[in-house]
Amino acid sequence: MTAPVLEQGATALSASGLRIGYGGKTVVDDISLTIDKREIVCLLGGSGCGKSTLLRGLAGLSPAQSGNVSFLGEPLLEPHPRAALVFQQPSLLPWLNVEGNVGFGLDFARQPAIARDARKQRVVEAIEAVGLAARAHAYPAQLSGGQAQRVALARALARQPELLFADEPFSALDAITRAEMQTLLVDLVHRWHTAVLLVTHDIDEAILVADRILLMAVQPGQPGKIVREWKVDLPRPRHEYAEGVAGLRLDIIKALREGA
Ligand SMILES: Nc1ncnc2c1ncn2[C@@H]1O[C@H](COP(=O)(O)OP(=O)(O)OP(=O)(O)O)[C@@H](O)[C@H]1O
Repeated sequence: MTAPVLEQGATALSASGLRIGYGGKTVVDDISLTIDKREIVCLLGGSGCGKSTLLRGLAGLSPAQSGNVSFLGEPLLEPHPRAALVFQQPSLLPWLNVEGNVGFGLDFARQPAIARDARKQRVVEAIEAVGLAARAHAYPAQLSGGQAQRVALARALARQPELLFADEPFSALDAITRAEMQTLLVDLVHRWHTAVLLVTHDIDEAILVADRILLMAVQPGQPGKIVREWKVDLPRPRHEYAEGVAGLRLDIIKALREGA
């Protein structure tokens, strides 16, 4: 594994005065935030408040109407090779097996050049890390939904990203698989020294995974905004009935009801 670019505590991503929308319409506004290296930040909010729009803007997939995003100290205007994305749908290529899908993307022109042996090693390491070594030669049609999402996670991690953008990656999975994947995600990003921006509308997911929770809300006719923030200092591994979880859940529900 190559050494991470930043020291712990350094800022991986920052945004200030960000406004993003489609056509003439503004969907999110007045967004200023930072994500530290190795930090897991959850963007939590109800349906339609603009979470995915904000994630896309922060990842360089949607242009900002105003404001700016900085990644690894440089202005971000397009997707960065040291950032990776995972979505709700794993979007695997059906004609490639697990190894092929995990390696896919390492050879893109904008990716750092990588020697053949190192490439092979990264793919093998990432597949082992998500627990799929025995299925390395299986094709997507032969995988369960949870296994397919593990492949998508391995594909992202093989790029050794400084920051992983994850847009509701587990929301299509059953509750048991989702819980397994939440634990796996935290374990992997801690081992890979990767920061995460996780979009979710699941309060418990945010509490179980996050170092920090940013709550988004939208008022009728207004763009979505970040309205509250919680630093989550609960010990890990976390579970639903751990001390402090119920209190934080209630606090978040109250803030959601009040719109702030
Ligand atoms: N490509 C697009 N073109 C025009 N409007 C869009 C586009 N994508 C999203 N929107 C609008 O932006 C608003 C916010 O959508 P967005 O998907 O960002 O919200 P969200 O909080 O992620 O919702 P959900 O949790 O349901 O996925 C919605 O009103 C949506 O209709």
